[in-house]
Amino acid sequence: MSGTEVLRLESVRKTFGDQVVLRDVDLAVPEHSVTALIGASGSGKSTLMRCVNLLEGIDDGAIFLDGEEITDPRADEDAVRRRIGVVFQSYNLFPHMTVLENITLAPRRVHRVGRAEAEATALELLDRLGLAAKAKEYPDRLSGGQQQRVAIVRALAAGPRLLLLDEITAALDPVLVGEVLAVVRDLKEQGMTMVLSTHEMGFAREVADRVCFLDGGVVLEQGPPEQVFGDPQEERTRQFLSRVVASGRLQG
Ligand SMILES: Nc1ncnc2c1ncn2[C@@H]1O[C@H](COP(=O)(O)OP(=O)(O)OP(=O)(O)O)[C@@H](O)[C@H]1O
Repeated sequence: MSGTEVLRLESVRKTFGDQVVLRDVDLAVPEHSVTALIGASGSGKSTLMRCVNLLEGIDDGAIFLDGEEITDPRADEDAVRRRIGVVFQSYNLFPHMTVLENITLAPRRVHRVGRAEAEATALELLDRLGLAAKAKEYPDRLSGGQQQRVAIVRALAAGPRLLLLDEITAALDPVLVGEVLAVVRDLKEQGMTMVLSTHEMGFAREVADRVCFLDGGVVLEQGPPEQVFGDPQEERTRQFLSRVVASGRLQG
């Protein structure tokens, strides 16, 4: 891991009406690292990622990408979004477009990349993720795992600096989860900087360099996985992890 920091959150506060959803959140994400956000449903994991991608505005604090404040009202939102790839639980592929058209849509329409270049990039990424043969298929001909991998390719197509993965295996059959997780492992090996949220603790433990436990919008505990999972310092973390063990999701 190098010393360069890709993402930094400083005292981020986010409210929806009267509800404080993120409270004084500080987070630093070094280049080439993987940060896993864990925590109960409603603890604020998705909201944190939506704030980073500027899908939600924050009420207080600041978010920096490569040292530049992206929550500054003068920041160029389109340029910021191009540097941040996002994959959600639902793949959101357009059913009337082929895999290749889905992937090249944003590069061509939003980022004004020429068709040949956009397609060449998409095909190279599809090949890397073992999906080259699917380029001309429509999404409904693909399994859920394959569709999610296409969504990952789409997020990579603009050459992002940071990848946000919001519960990307949650909608998948357990047998398909493995192929998506394998892609994340490969991306990690290639040095992609990632922030992911997951309920699969086994996966977080395996892939993350840093685990961040959110509790009611507060980062209650963060550290290397062996520490957070093996020797949690906070009672609330221990309680959460024992509930996860009881539900059988610790092994991922
Ligand atoms: N657009 C919104 N308007 C109002 N409240 C919202 C909105 N989005 C999220 N919330 C609330 O913010 C809180 C945090 O939600 P969030 O989706 O970030 O949690 P999460 O940790 O990602 O949960 P899960 O693990 O179920 O995905 C919840 O109480 C949720 O109801």
